[in-house]
Amino acid sequence: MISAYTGTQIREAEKPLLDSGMGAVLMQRAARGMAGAAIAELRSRGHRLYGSSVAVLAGKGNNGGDGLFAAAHLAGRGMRTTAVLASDTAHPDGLAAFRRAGGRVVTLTDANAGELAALAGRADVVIDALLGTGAQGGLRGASADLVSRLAAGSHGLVVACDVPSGVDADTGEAGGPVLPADVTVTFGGAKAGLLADPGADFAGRVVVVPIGIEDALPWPALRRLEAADLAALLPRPARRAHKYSRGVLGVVAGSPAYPGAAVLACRGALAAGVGMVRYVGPPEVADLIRHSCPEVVCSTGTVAETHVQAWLVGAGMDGSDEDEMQRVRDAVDSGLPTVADAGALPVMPDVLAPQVVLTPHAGELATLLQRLGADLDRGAVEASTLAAVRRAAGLTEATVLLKGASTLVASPYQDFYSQSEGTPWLATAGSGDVLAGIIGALLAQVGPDVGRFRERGIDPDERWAAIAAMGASLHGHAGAAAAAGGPLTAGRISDALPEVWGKVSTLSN
Ligand SMILES: NC(=O)C1=CN([C@@H]2O[C@H](COP(=O)(O)OP(=O)(O)OC[C@H]3O[C@@H](n4cnc5c(N)ncnc54)[C@H](OP(=O)(O)O)[C@@H]3O)[C@@H](O)[C@H]2O)[C@@H](O)CC1
Ligand SMILES: [K+]
Repeated sequence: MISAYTGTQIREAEKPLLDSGMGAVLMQRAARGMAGAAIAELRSRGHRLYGSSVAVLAGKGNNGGDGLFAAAHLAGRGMRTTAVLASDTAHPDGLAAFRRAGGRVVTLTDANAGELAALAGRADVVIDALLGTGAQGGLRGASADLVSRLAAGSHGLVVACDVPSGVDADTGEAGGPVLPADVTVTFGGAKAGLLADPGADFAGRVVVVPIGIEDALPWPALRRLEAADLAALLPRPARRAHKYSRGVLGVVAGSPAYPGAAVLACRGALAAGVGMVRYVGPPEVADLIRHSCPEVVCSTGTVAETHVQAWLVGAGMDGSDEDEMQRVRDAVDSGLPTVADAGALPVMPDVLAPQVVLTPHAGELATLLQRLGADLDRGAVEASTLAAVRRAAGLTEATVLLKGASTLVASPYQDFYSQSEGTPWLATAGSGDVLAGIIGALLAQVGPDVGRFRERGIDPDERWAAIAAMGASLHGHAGAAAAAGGPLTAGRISDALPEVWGKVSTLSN
């Protein structure tokens, strides 16, 4: 499990060490770690260190200090180094070390931003050390101008120091231009803003450098399940399991206009190991399901008559069939774990419960929040995904999963997960229906199994968020495997899932 923290949490963990005079030691650890990561990245790209060039963009705070010390290390390894100071002041010890190592220093002004952007663009490595956890808002003035020009032109490898400058370490919001990094080297613990969009768009690969504060870190602000967590959390049938003991998922989905969504949801659920899928809904949708997935038991009955452990509602529903909408409401009212997607979202009661997992995309989340009185449009959700999903979970008291390049999950008790195993090819019609199917299948199988989660450091009350994150992770792994670098259709996500499941569930912890 990857744990991520807010800048404030990291600073609080640093404070006792800073108070005891260890600040310079922490900075040296950070700088050495960053220099090492830059060297490893350069070598992996086939560059020789000696004679390669590095430009460090250094702000006036400790982030700039880290960058200057790291560049001094790189100068010591034979690299040609230039520091672009963003203001007249710079970290004094960092600047002194940089000068001693033979680095060249230039100072950014309003007049020379274009010239210095061109200079930095010619370097083999750019270290972005303008702003870190002490930033208030995004880049401004000449620094913003420099970064805009650099981002727009050609440039070498970009290594961000702690966070890409201008990305809020707590939220992932970007308050101005940001230089996209190839690698972000972050200190003491990953920052939550690196795992939430749009921050994750700019972070590239995230490398965590331990600096000695790790034991003082609090409960993380955000977590990411890794393959070993899936291995521990995924169900395995007992020797004497039968289809009912393995979990039955009820599906209320599809419509005459969108019957395929119900098929894809059922296929996702079947691929995710559920013992049985029961479909209740219109006969024309049931006919297609019977044809495409003969394993599914179809009926036109009511929710009360249908014995299941969890429900999936909403995929492919357009609100036109009142019987279907009643089934949606009844499923949610049943108190059973329920994943609610697409067409179910507009008819959800305002206040729900943690075992209800809502799975909106950004536009649907904006609509949901507007219905609950928040003044947010789709753009505002996309600009601030973590805040939006937090707000939605707080207002609805449900578990909320926001689909995206980084899929975020928030529990109503404010536990957060971010999963990003997928591929942009997953942005295809029907992909969300498969995800709902996978989550529904997991709810039916592991929802009641409190112990499984406790053993993995997950509060039993928070397990619904963890289950949604498991679903997002499996969906991402299966999508990446099925795409294999090329285009993908939604049905292939379910086809790839059993093999992906098999691989991750045999990993040792
Ligand atoms: N403490 C330690 O020993 C360790 C710290 N570490 C490192 O320190 C980093 C945090 O350092 P930090 O606290 O100095 O803040 P930082 O992010 O460099 O920038 C703040 C400065 O910039 C300014 N400023 C603010 N916003 C601005 C804006 N929008 N546009 C322009 N300027 C703006 C603001 O000045 P002000 O405006 O307040 O005068 C302030 O001076 C952290 O990310 C990690 O890299 C690690 O080495 C581990 C050991
Ligand atoms: K930075």
